[in-house]
Amino acid sequence: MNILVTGGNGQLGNCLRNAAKGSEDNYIFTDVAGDNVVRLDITDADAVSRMVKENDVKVIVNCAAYTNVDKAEDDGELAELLNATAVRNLAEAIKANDGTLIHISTDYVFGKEPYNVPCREDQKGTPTGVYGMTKLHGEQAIAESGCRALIFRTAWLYSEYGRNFVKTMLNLTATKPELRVVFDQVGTPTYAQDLADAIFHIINKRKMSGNEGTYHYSNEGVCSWYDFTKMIAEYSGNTECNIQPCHSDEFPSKVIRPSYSVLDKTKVKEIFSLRVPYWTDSLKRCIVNLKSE
Ligand SMILES: NC(=O)C1=CN([C@@H]2O[C@H](COP(=O)(O)OP(=O)(O)OC[C@H]3O[C@@H](n4cnc5c(N)ncnc54)[C@H](OP(=O)(O)O)[C@@H]3O)[C@@H](O)[C@H]2O)C=CC1
Ligand SMILES: Cc1cn([C@H]2C[C@H](O)[C@@H](COP(=O)(O)OP(=O)(O)O[C@H]3O[C@@H](C)C(=O)[C@@H](O)[C@H]3O)O2)c(=O)[nH]c1=O
Repeated sequence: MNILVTGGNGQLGNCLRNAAKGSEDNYIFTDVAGDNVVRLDITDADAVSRMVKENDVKVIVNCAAYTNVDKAEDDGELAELLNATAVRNLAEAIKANDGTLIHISTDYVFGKEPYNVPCREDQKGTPTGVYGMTKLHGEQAIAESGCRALIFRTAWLYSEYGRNFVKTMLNLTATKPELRVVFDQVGTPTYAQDLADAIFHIINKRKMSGNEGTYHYSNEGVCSWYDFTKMIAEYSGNTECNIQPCHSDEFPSKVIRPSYSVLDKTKVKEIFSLRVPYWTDSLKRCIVNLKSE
């Protein structure tokens, strides 16, 4: 089977490349630029449609997106183009070739209404910022297209690749005597390799058919960005930095982020028989890998 991966040079794209090593399927890794990928700009509807037809693609895994949450506040048009319009291109192209779209969305589709129980898949999206709103529009574009699709909402992704919170905090806790990190935004980190392994498992075992719909996938457990930072510092041995909790309004940012966006993973675990690692166990694995680079 031919499987097209978009955003192949991003965090999740790279982790999917690791997961798919040795697969009997033909994975085509694409991105808008960079080495080791076939060039594909997902905002170009004709190019997407040609790529799908000429390679008889039966599954698209869309790992491409506009992911700069702060910048999106001033760059709404481009965020909408990538996170919604381009998603429609992918949905229409895969529908025309009778395939399935696996799309990645975010916990930031939630948050305006303050919850204190983990968010379920059928809960109404109430984004607090432009990024979350454009990602919600992407989900809606898929529904409107009528293509076969599985949408995985995930949260707080980190990995050995690209820019992410773990790498930022490894650097800051090693170089700053003191750090203030918000403790009033609560969610769950996700090691991108765990999500990539889960997606690979679903494709490899051909579990897409009959299981179309929306799923939540993060690591297990709950923490604030402050707790996350404390564990990053502890596991990396950066014990000199004095890490203090602060409120969101003490950390300058244009965007209002969700105060609570923990995802309920009951559905994904039941349907696909997945075992989801606890967040600190995965964090330890990633830091070991980063330290051995
Ligand atoms: N990062 C996170 O914390 C979270 C991410 N998600 C979602 O998970 C998915 C994967 O995220 P992640 O791996 O972190 O994303 P990254 O930002 O690491 O990767 C996205 C990739 O998409 C590429 N891209 C940008 N524009 C285009 C385009 N026009 N055509 C094709 N590719 C393009 C980027 O290239 P370039 O770098 O050159 O722009 C980059 O390589 C996304 O859908 C994201 O919304 C969900 C929850 C949390
Ligand atoms: C660096 C730093 C950040 N923070 C805060 C800012 C913010 O509220 C929180 C997280 O910062 P970030 O900018 O890394 O987070 P952010 O880019 O908002 O991360 C989000 O990315 C998108 C793509 C998603 O889909 C989400 O699931 C989520 O992972 O930590 C501090 O309080 N102190 C600090 O020193």
